[in-house]
Order: sequence, then structure tokens, then C-alpha cells
Amino acid sequence: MITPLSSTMRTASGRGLATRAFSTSPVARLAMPVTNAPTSAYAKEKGANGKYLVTLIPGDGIGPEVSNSVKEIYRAANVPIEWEEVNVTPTIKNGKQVIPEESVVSIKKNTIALKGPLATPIGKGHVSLNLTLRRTFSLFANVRPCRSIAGYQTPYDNVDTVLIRENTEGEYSGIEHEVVDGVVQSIKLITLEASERVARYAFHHAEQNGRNKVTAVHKANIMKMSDGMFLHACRQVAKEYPHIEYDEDLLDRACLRIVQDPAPYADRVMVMPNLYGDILSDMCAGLIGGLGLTPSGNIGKDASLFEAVHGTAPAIAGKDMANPTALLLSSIMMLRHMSLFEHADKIESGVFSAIAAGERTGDLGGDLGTKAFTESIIKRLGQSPK
Ligand SMILES: NC(=O)C1=CN([C@@H]2O[C@H](COP(=O)(O)OP(=O)(O)OC[C@H]3O[C@@H](n4cnc5c(N)ncnc54)[C@H](O)[C@@H]3O)[C@@H](O)[C@H]2O)C=CC1
Ligand SMILES: O=C(O)CCC(=O)C(=O)O
Ligand SMILES: [Mg+2]
Repeated sequence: MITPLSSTMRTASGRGLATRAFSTSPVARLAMPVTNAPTSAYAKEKGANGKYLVTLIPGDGIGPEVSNSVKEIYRAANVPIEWEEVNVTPTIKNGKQVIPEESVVSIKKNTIALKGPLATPIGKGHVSLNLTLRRTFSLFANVRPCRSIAGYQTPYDNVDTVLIRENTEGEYSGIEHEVVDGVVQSIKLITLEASERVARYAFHHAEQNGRNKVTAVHKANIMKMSDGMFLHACRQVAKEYPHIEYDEDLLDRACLRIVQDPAPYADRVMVMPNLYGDILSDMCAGLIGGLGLTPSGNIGKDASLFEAVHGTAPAIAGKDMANPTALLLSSIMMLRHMSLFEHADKIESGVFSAIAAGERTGDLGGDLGTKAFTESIIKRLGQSPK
């Protein structure tokens, strides 16, 4: 773990908050084996039926429709996976909202899960179950790749970004309170440990995936202490990877640069605090055709959970209109995580062939429903896109 050499206690901005001044001076490094190995590889054995057991959370809104599409395509492609379907609708335990124990047990046991989107009420109501799952299993890195799809025309045909979002704290800590009437405080919690962990994962991911640069995206000009510490962790970890270039960019400037010309971002991995990754990943999705196309993986040491970047899309839910591509590509990330490369390639070529052949759902300007599009992928499994 990285430890600041000097830190002092002081009171910030006269508001009575005890905060710790963070030093940006060089720091000492102590060995921390827990985060030295960024993640554990998938190490489960097949069951007696010759299949791996994987937890499936179908989700809300369009979730069940896109999950069904994945299940049908997997059946057709003979993927050796048996789904263990669980429900994560929260229940009340000792006055607290908790996710059902069976879902926690299932993910712990299987160490791998695929999840459809889960709705979060705005304002009052239960906390985000998506965030609860990420925190419960310490899924500290949210990997969000976004790549132009051959044959689907957008203003750019060369988008190839990889965002790695800190996934357990930051602006998503959910620590909020009303100080006095009309004054609400929301705390952005940044820890050195979580920052170091995600930074190390970003460098590891770059190394494993042939990207030669890591860019930390931040607002340390404004959030000098919190984002300052995030950057500090990134700079320290960068020293362990001298063969990978490291630089930093302000969030607003990065948004401008990416939408003006995404090409230079194809050489690198971007790593950032939680909220920035949430926003930037939707923005990148917009460059390639929308949220129907972008996958993600929530990576932890003891479990990993794969899901689309998108939400429940309530306006089109239950209408056979959803694009299953994003969840399908997330499941392909999952298959590669499980070393099921042949199945991943077969399904990936099927979906890209279908889109390239003009077979598309409404979000991409096509007239196919979720089910018809699923059929058209099944017909093309293993075919190269023309
Ligand atoms: N990881 C998760 O489970 C996430 C959950 N949510 C939750 O989802 C709910 C709805 O959120 P929104 O902000 O409306 O975002 P959204 O991602 O559900 O929808 C945004 C826009 O993209 C479209 N869209 C999204 N996925 C699509 C797909 N597969 N095919 C075709 N069109 C698609 C929608 O129709 C809508 O126009 C909220 O309760 C939110 O909290 C939002 C994002 C992620
Ligand atoms: O948990 C939610 O409802 C929203 C999460 C989200 O927007 C995301 O993970 O991208
Ligand atoms: Mg989001």
C-alpha cells in the first residue's frame, strides 16, 4: 500500500470538518499483497454435467428480454454454462434494506455473474442495487470498453476507448446528510487504498491488452485533496510500470478531446474516480451508436460481475424493442474472463456479422425486434462480418 510520508490534521474551510491535509510529496511504498495481484483468475471446475455454473440476475425493465436473448444465443452456440438465476429485489432485515441472501451466496460460490440492468428510484427509495452488488463483492474496477462497430456508420469509425472506473467509493459513497434546513452535504470519499487498487488494475489491464499508455482523468484543479490523492496513487503505481507511458488529463478537457477526435485514445486505458467513469462511458457510447452497444465488467479479487453500461430503458421495456448487443458483448467479456475463447469468438462474430449485414434493432435505425435480431445472430454464429 502507498503511504503518504507527511500528513497533518487540520480543519477545512471553517465548516468544522476535520480533514487530513494530503501531501503530494514522494511517498514510501510498503508491500501490500492483497492488491499486488489485481484480480484472481477464474478457477472454477465444470460440474458433473460438463458445465460451469454462472449466476444470472435478469434485471428490471428491458433486463429480462436482453437476458433471454443471451440465454438463447448461448444455447445455440453450445456454451458450457448453466445459469443459476437469482433475484436481487431487496428485503427488509433489522429495519435495513438488504439484497436476498441467496443471491449473495450464489455469486460467492460461482465467483462469476451476468446481470441485466436494475432500476434505482430517483430521490427517495432504496439505494442502488447495482452499487450494492459492486460494494458487497468489492468489485473495485469497472472496465468499460467502447469500440466502433464495423458496418454501422457514425461520425467516427475509429472509436476504441477503454475506461476503468473506480467502482466502490468516490461520489457514489452515498454519504449524504442535511446539515441544517436547506443545506445538504454529500461526501465524496476517496481512499488511498481504493485509488491504488484501481490504478494498479488499470496498468495491469493496459499491459495485458497491448495498450501502451494510462491516462488518469481527474479534476484535481478543483478537488485538490480527493482527486489529488487519486492522482498521487496513480503516479506511484506508474513507477512500477516504466514500460507504460503515464499522463493525466482534466475530465472536461478529456470530454472535449474525445468527441472532437477519439482516434488518439485507442492506444491507452483511462482510469478515473467513480462518477467521471459513469458519465464518460455514456458519452463514449454516444460516439458509436448508443447504449445498446456498450459492455462492461465489474472486476474484483474474489468475484466478477458483467453487465451492460445501460439501464432499464423503461420507455421500451416489454415491447420487444431492446438491443441485446450490450449485454451480449458483456457476456463475451465474461467468457474471455473464463478462458472460453472459442465460444466468445463464435458469438462475437455472429453479432458483428448481423449488424454489418444491416440486421438491426430500432435504436440503430433498424426494424428488428429483440427476438428477430437474436434469431439473426444465431444464424450467423461463427461467420466473419462481410
Ligand atoms: N447498471 C445498471 O443496472 C444501470 C441502471 N440504471 C437505471 O436504469 C434506469 C433507467 O435509466 P436511464 O437514465 O433512463 O438510462 P438507460 O440506459 O436505461 O436509457 C437511456 C437511453 O438509452 C436507451 N437504451 C438503453 N439501453 C438500450 C438498449 N439495450 N436498447 C435500446 N435502447 C437502449 C433508452 O431507451 C434511453 O433512450 C434508472 O433507474 C437507472 O438508475 C442506469 C444505468 C445503469
Ligand atoms: O445504479 C444505478 O441505478 C445507475 C448506475 C449507473 O449509471 C452505471 O453504473 O453506469
Ligand atoms: Mg451510468
